[in-house]
Amino acid sequence: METLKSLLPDDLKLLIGQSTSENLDLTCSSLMKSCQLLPQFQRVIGQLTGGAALCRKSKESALDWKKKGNECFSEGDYAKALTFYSKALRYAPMDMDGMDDKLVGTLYVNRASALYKIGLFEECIRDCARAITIYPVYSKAWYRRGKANASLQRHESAICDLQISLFMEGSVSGKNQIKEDIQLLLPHRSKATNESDYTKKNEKLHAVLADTKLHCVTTPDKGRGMVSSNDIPAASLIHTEEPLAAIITKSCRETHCHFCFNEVPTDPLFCRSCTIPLYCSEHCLEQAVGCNFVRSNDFSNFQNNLSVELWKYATESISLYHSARENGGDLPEHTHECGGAHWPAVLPPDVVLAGRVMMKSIEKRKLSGGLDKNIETLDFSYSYNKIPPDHKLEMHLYALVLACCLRHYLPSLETSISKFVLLISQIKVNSMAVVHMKSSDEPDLSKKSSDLSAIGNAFTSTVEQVRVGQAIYSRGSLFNHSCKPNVHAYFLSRTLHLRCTEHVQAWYPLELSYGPQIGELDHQERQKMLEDQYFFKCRCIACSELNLSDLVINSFRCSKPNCLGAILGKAYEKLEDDSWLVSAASYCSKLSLPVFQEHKMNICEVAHFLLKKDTLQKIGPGNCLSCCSSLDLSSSTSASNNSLSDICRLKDLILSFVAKDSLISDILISLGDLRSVKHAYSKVVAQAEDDVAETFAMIGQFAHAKKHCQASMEILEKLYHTKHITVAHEWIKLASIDFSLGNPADALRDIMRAEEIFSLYYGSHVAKIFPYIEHFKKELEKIGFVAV
Ligand SMILES: C[S@@+](CC[C@H](N)C(=O)[O-])C[C@H]1O[C@@H](n2cnc3c(N)ncnc32)[C@H](O)[C@@H]1O
Repeated sequence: METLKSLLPDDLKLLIGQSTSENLDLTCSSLMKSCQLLPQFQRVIGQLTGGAALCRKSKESALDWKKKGNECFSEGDYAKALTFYSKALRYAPMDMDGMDDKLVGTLYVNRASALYKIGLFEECIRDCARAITIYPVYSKAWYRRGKANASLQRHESAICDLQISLFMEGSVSGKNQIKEDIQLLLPHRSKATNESDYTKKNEKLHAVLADTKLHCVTTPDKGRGMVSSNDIPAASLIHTEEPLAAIITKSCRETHCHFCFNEVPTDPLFCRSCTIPLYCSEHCLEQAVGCNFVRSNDFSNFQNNLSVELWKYATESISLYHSARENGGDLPEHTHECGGAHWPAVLPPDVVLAGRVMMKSIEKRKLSGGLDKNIETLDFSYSYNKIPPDHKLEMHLYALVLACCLRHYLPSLETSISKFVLLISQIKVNSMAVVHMKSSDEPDLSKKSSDLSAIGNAFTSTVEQVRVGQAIYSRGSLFNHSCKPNVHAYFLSRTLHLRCTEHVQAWYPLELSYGPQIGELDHQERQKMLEDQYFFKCRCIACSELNLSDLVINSFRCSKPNCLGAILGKAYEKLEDDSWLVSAASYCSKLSLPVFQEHKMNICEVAHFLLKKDTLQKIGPGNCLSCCSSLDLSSSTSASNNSLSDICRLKDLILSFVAKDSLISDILISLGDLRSVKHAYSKVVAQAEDDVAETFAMIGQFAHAKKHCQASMEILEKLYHTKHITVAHEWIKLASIDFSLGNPADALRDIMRAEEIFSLYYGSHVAKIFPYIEHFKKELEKIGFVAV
């Protein structure tokens, strides 16, 4: 893209940089004229639409991987064989008009055999069923499935599979082997229960939506926004939604399903036209790729050879897979991207999403019988005019590339390039990052403090946030941002869930956080982040007033003995507004600073006191908001930085070597140094306390760990609020420390506090998202401590 940009004439670049949403038609047609003359532009389009065939299937590669898989299988390296067979399946052409169904069927059966050897019987059964669906007369597929069913004690199914396999087997020795296997199973036949459950139904999570009447209203300063016409109790689920389009994050491409974003199992499925995306199930494959690969083959010839029951069983085996696909319902979102270079690898996510949204609109219009192929702009807000000039140029170029590529796929597409530009800008400000919670392995609490790695594990990472994708939601994108949100957004697979974290009165704005929040960043940092990423100046309730968290989060402490005043850093130099200083003073009084305690003044009096004393000029960066004494900001900043890096270094040393007493006393000295320059409620002190607590927990000094964990929690409760999710994570850490200290009653109280807070954010999904909590409670139950 940089090359293309550099080849454009400067006056055109200037024109595009200054464009507004009103004159896009002009800038787009000028760009088109320029680009059509550039061979480099034609090359990009060629690569994306198939000319270079970068991700095309290859029978030769498939056969190579199959050979490698076979070698590993015969050497007994089944795990490696499994990987190679998957690679072969990835490259194998699955063109149903060709002769490759036998190859694909064989690959599924080979992979099923490796899965069988590893003991993954369900996965083995799934692969056999795939082979049977593609190539129903394949004896080995029925045979392998029979063996896996037998291993799972599903004797009735196993016998049926083996009997069908017997009819299809050509060799005498093969037939004898199958007969022997059937004989062995017959005595177990009567015990068979719960048959033919090999097609697991998609697990539907019961997410009970609160009886909420959501409305989209016009707000005075944020465009449209969402409200409810009735009061909403805390923890209520108010909205769930499937995305209009979604795309997987680059780092998850090889590990997660490209449709639902869950981790792929050991038997992934692949796109039938290209070698890039992988899917976790037939359902996801169908949703993404859309075509049906079921073949009838000459299976019906066998009807006369099979008993009525067996024939019914065999046809049901296949029809179950038919219906799994037919019930998909949604429109395929990847099909148009196959053929050349993989679009998501070459184009930015916003652009790929724009293509998917566009194709979906076209498909929907076709299905509803619409004749007009010119797609209207979607109903999302956009901030095109506020976008920096360089971004506008990029958006133009990508819009042109996307339009040309889609026209290659759909020559009748008439949508103008300017609509593509607007769509990309809409996606930029309306799409959401899809984040999944990944739970680490459960720590074995039964080992108690003797197993420090387990406790350390509990302390550090019970859950980790993984950004798995980016998606756009029609209704979800109508929720505005607040730095103090009352709605929490989370995702199960790719389904958006919105839940109120507090009681919200009817018609009060329902707002979630787009990223920055009070307690995480100060007012200025939040404003900057939102302007850079979403091109708007935040006007949320939390940004319209100065609050305690914003004052102390990055502040220094007053050097005067006994003064608890906050001293703002250099970043605040720009703020010279009187009203800001008055509220700053008011917050100092909320901090119960000594000078105001003595005078017993209320907030207004504090402000007047400061004004009367003509101290306003002295209150600002570098001066204590309580007693006005000044501080050398440069030396305090470097002292704070030094202490922080010392704490980091010492923590690493203590954890990598045998913990030396001197190192432990050094880390405590550094923490003390940090506390002597930074305000007691500043974020870095909370982080440092947490680091020191973790260090002590890892070396088994749990009493010290507890003290520092509590110190960290005390600060976080001030910066956020007592029921914030960040505080819940601290309660989890405290629970594991209390457990290690031999205080199960305290541990139970801690874990219940954590659960209570998490429930506000995740409701009934807490157990699914934080399995650790259930596990912890069960461990406590075993020793007689039960949650009431
Ligand atoms: C995802 S949309 C939200 C719905 C939007 N208000 C609408 O009318 O479609 C994001 C846009 O809403 C506006 N917005 C959202 N939260 C805001 C806030 N806290 N302050 C100011 N504008 C906000 C900005 O224009 C932003 O680009």
